[in-house]
Amino acid sequence: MKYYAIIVGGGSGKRMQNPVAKQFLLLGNQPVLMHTLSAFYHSNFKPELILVLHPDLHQQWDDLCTQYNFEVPHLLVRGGEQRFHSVRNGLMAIKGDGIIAIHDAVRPLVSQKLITRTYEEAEENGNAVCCIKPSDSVRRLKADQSKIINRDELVLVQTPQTFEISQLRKAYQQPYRAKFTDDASVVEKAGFKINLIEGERSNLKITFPEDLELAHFLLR
Ligand SMILES: Nc1ccn([C@@H]2O[C@H](COP(=O)(O)OP(=O)(O)OP(=O)(O)O)[C@@H](O)[C@H]2O)c(=O)n1
Ligand SMILES: C[C@](O)(CO)[C@H](O)COP(=O)(O)O
Repeated sequence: MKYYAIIVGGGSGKRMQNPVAKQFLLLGNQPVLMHTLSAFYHSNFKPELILVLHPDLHQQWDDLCTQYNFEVPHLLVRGGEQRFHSVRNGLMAIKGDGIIAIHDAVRPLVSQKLITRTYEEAEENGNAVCCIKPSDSVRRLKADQSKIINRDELVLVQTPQTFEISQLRKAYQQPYRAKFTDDASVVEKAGFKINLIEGERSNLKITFPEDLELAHFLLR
């Protein structure tokens, strides 16, 4: 079996409000994205790595790789308008069959254990999507009111989201919809059942400035 990982870093990181792309910000001794790529590179499954970045960032990435002597092999692909288009561009770079993990560039703290489990589960069940239970109470907003929701019926979805390539190829032939905020939503719409597995609270997505501070703390 052949294994792949598409690391999506094609976003612009508006919520981070930093002139430096958030995937390039320093976390410990190297940029966030180098932690993410290294995590997959060191996995037992030895996936082939495809990195998706906005074309405006390709030169800066090459420069960073030189500056940090970063030698993890990867294929660099152009990002698209939405995350959906970035994943689709990454997918188009893969020709054969196998299992693909799709992972946000800005989730650098993903553990080896979780990466292993998503590949194993996807190989057994067709796909594996990580999630955690909410620990806060949750309310639905409607006009000027809000109503409590039963949080036992909710999960918070993370990446990696890992699939047999055939599922992903079929799913990503669909036209883009605004509600396709992750890969599970695209694959589900194509008619496949989503297999949830337990994610990790430390597998945070660096979205706001506070997330990077927390990641620094968790890295120690
Ligand atoms: N056109 C896009 C948009 C997002 N992503 C990637 O999808 C992941 C999750 O997205 P998010 O955290 O929202 O990143 P941004 O879109 O960069 O952030 P923001 O929404 O704050 O602009 C990130 O690794 C991001 O780079 C991508 O590959 N291509
Ligand atoms: C893919 C994702 O990280 C799963 O939680 C999430 O949907 C990305 O959302 P964003 O709005 O692009 O950050």
